Amino acid sequence: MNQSIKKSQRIVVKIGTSSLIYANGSVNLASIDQLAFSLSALQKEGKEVILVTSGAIGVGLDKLNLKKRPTSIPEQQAIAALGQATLMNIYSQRFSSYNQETAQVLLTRDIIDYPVSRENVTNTIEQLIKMDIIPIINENDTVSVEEMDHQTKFGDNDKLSAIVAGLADADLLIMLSDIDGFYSANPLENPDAKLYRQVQEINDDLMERAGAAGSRFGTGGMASKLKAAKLILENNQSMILANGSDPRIILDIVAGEEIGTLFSKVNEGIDND
Ligand SMILES: Nc1ncnc2c1ncn2[C@@H]1O[C@H](COP(=O)(O)OP(=O)(O)O)[C@@H](O)[C@H]1O
Ligand SMILES: N[C@@H](CCC(=O)OP(=O)(O)O)C(=O)O
Repeated sequence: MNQSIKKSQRIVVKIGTSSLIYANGSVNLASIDQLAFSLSALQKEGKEVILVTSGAIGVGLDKLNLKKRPTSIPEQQAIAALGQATLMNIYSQRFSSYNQETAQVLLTRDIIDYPVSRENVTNTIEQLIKMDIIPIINENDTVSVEEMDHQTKFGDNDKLSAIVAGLADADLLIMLSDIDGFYSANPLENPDAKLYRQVQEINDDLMERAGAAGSRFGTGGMASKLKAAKLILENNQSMILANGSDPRIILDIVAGEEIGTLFSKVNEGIDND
């Protein structure tokens, strides 16, 4: 039982495209419903919840019946703009069925570079939390193209979620992916890979163990999750990387069950063997 995780009051949850879209390209409505149920339940319990979601492009592709991302940035942006509206519509409906209000917050990397922008975002998020509304955050893909430009690999949603956890001073970032946690090697290529239960420091050896994305929808792969974890550790915060195939896992994590990989400087006495 992880007592310090159990005490987390403010929780950021990041859900990746691979948990929101089936391998066949359709939107995974069951997953979105389970996510809405879990986050609404936590909010009703008195926790403060922020959701960072990917999936705008995935949902847009599904709407247009396209099987893969177009290569041009304007096409990707148009698909993200289409998909983001539909994604929010689905979230809004599912959360409403649990009597939970949500709000859309779209961010650009201005929040890193400009303190005034950062403060505006913080004020909005704090106010939404005070009003018992769950902020649902994504990158503003119309304005910022970095995350879709695979050359630079800057600004993906893993990093965004760590930045949001920092600016909201969250106690915990729960990062949901299509894998049970961080392994000694990519399990898709190495069946003998071992799951790390706790990581206290991100070093070069660990970075080398992080490979590319597993699904055709994911963008950052494990390396971008480790970079996000690095940011979290630098801020003395905690992150849990876990499998989002059933987002109700969030409730077990917050109940203190030892699930996935915990990134925390504090030695929680979790055995890696
Ligand atoms: N060392 C590793 N441990 C776990 N997964 C890894 C590792 N190296 C590469 N991966 C791959 O990273 C994938 C998760 O990243 P990604 O596809 O970008 O997910 P998401 O869409 O959730 O952001 C896993 O499915 C796995 O195939
Ligand atoms: N802003 C983009 C995020 C892109 C993406 O695929 O991210 P992720 O699934 O977290 O690797 C979107 O909503 O489609």
